[in-house]
Amino acid sequence: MLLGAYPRRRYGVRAAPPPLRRPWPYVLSVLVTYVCYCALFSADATVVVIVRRAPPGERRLQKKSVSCVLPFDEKMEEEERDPAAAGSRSSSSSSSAKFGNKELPSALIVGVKKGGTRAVLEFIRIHPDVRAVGTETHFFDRNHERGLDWYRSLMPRTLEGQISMEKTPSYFVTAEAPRRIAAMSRHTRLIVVVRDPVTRAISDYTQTLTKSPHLPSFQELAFRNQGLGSVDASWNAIRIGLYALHLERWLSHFPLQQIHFVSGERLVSDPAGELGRLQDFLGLKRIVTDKHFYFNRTKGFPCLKKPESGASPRCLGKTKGRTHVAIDRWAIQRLRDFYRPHNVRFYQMVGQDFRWE
Ligand SMILES: Nc1ncnc2c1ncn2[C@@H]1O[C@H](COP(=O)(O)OS(=O)(=O)O)[C@@H](OP(=O)(O)O)[C@H]1O
Repeated sequence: MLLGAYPRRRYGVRAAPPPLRRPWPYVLSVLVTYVCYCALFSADATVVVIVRRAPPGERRLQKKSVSCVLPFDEKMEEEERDPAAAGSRSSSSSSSAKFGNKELPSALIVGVKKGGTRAVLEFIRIHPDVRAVGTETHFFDRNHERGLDWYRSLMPRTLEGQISMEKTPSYFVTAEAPRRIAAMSRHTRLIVVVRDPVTRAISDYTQTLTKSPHLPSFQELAFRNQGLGSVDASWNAIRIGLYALHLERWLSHFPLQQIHFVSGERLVSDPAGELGRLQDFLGLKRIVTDKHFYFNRTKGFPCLKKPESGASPRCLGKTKGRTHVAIDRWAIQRLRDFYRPHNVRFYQMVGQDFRWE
């Protein structure tokens, strides 16, 4: 008998349903449906299925963990620079998502380092039509010789209409990356998260300092002649901020309309606005909106609200939004003067003023 098709009493009054003797098959089927939903549509959830097997008189709880990829934790940030871990993570996601195919990414977050690339990836991947690799694959810089099949194997499975993405911020400054990406597909949509190059350089230095505490001072590295001379644009932390210079290379392989620029500053002050524009660029329905964000005062950054699944609210880990090392005012002013003409050139190239002053 079908559930709910219980007999009617005389006078057409519906009788109360008989108590289910064995409710567990139904409970299980609901849970299995939920797990499948998670595997298909959410790369972000870990579902704990609690199955009660109930031989008479015995109550036993069985815990099964179905991982659909954990994105926002510290572990993931450690893995950011570990392509081997990238493989293991995405395969764990694909083993739970048995549906769809692994496709080469149709959109890439190519930069810039310390611009806010992790926030963009984590925010856009809550869109049901976006599936993302949580880790930095470094395919178009360090791992290119592994071939496109290897790269494809890292991708999550996607269904018709879904897009797959990855982010590796070093692509933006890698000379070969534009040509290699265009060779994969010249239709690839490119996303560049840009941030005031002076703040970006200090953020970059702050990160390096946490790994190498005996590093020379920022001033010593940023200026020649032991911190007294001209700006040293050969230092990576400075060079990355020469956005116009790097963009030129991309523009010889991709039209400007295929490159979307996210403002790292607005990403913090108005994440929903930036995500709205990004969804438009990707041809997605605007599903990620201000409903998804709240400003976490302790963190000092926007975080994702508690999802309906009941998981906790999610902020990026502690390596994102660090307190920067203090830099002398004169050094900052000299860097501002140095970057000004490069910034103006960049604004002209992209047709947007990011107001870095
Ligand atoms: N919502 C939210 N939460 C936390 N942090 C946020 C957020 N939005 C943007 N940012 C800024 O992102 C900066 C780190 O940039 P990336 O993720 O591109 O860094 S990395 O290149 O992947 O290491 C990070 O830089 P620092 O503040 O210097 O740590 C943040 O300023």
